[in-house]
Amino acid sequence: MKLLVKAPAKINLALDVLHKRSDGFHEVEMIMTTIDLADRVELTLLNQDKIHILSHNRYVPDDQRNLAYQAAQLLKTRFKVEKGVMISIEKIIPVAAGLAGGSSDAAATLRGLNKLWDLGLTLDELAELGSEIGSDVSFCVYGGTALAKGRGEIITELPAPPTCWVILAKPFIGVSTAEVYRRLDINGMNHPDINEMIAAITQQNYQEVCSNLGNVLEDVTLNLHPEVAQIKDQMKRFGADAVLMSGSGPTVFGIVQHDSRMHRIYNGLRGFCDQVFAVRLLGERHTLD
Ligand SMILES: C[C@@](CO)(OP(=O)(O)O)[C@H](O)COP(=O)(O)OP(=O)(O)OC[C@H]1O[C@@H](n2ccc(N)nc2=O)[C@H](O)[C@@H]1O
Ligand SMILES: Nc1ncnc2c1ncn2[C@@H]1O[C@H](COP(=O)(O)OP(=O)(O)O)[C@@H](O)[C@H]1O
Repeated sequence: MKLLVKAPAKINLALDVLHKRSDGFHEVEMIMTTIDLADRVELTLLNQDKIHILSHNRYVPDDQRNLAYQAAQLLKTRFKVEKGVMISIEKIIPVAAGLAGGSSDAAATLRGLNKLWDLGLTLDELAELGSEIGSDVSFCVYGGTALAKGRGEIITELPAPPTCWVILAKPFIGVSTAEVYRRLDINGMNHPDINEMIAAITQQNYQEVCSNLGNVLEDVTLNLHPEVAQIKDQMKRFGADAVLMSGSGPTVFGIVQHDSRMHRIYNGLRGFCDQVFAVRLLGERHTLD
């Protein structure tokens, strides 16, 4: 038996950090939304009690360090599953890019194995398990659009933002999330207004979504990698309505509503960046079918 599960990337429309916690993590408030750029996770049922992983990508570990492997291992031990699985990941989402590719592969594995191993868990239960793997995994279990609090694992569903194109541009560098949080100056931040962003989304006000994009991690990564600022400037020059770095970066996204502008930005940035994509937002949450 085989199952193909889509694992979409996320962008952070707003990312605020409130303070550093005693456990070393940061208390965050983020507005996250999934986009139509996805890895494909293929799960094949094995009768031996084993987890095999194939990643076909030299930047993605093909052993127990892979977050999808960790998701399978977690379900296996927690629910004493005696069956096994072969996990094959077709990697489309850029790695270490601020797009939660690894977290989404883990979340897709949780959703898929719930079915393949017949575990009967709810999305809420899968999301809670996901938080043991990484801070972004709970959001990725649900997908759609949400407010994420705590260290990222407390999820409140939001409506889909107004329809738009998202152009993603990743420079030729990868960024360590831990290092970006470590370098954050808690007292020197320009906080985005999370409530204004929630209101803009709820009222389907595209202009206000554009005005309220904000990410406190952006300055940290911009200081480390000036090419991220250059990409932001270019996107604006080619006509993006608003531009922001996603998560800890280094991927920059720009949003537009008109097809012609999307083409202009996409064509303008290709060749200048490592990878460029033009995609739609994914409005809907995942369901357990
Ligand atoms: C910044 C964000 C924004 O969505 O995403 P990415 O840029 O990684 O995609 C997330 O907060 C990242 O989530 P995720 O990548 O799952 O983080 P984890 O694996 O749990 O943690 C990696 C490291 O980041 C730091 N970390 C993470 C989350 C958090 N709320 N506070 C932190 O300080 C910790 O140092 C931790 O060791
Ligand atoms: N399935 C996976 N896909 C991508 N990276 C993975 C995966 N499993 C583990 N990793 C590790 O996690 C790191 C960050 O991965 P990723 O999720 O792509 O970035 P980000 O945290 O910036 O969103 C990678 O450098 C890689 O070593």
